[in-house]
Amino acid sequence: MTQLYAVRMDVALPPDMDPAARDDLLAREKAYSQRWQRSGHWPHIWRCVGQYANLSVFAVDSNEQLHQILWGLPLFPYMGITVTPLAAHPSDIAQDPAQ
Ligand SMILES: O=C(O)CC1=CCC(=O)O1
Repeated sequence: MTQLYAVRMDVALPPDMDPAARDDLLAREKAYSQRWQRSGHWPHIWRCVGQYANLSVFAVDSNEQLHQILWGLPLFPYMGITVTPLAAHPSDIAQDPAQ
């Protein structure tokens, strides 16, 4: 069964990182992220306004799959990651047959 997670990623790159290494890292991050988005396992990614952070939604089969996706992020060593498992809300009209 698919499980949904909200994941917040806060990026902190070293200010003295070599610009070419930084560009390469960010290009690899984008390609990796877009591969998972195309697979359907990373259906949302939003920028947190005014912050070098994103809020994403993952749709995965297990904790282990989410862990592997996050662990494989090229930016993983430079991010703080907060994972929140999601459950259906009883007031969600999309889940309420009376609406
Ligand atoms: O929020 C960011 O810029 C970090 C990131 C995660 C996936 C991606 O493409 O960028």
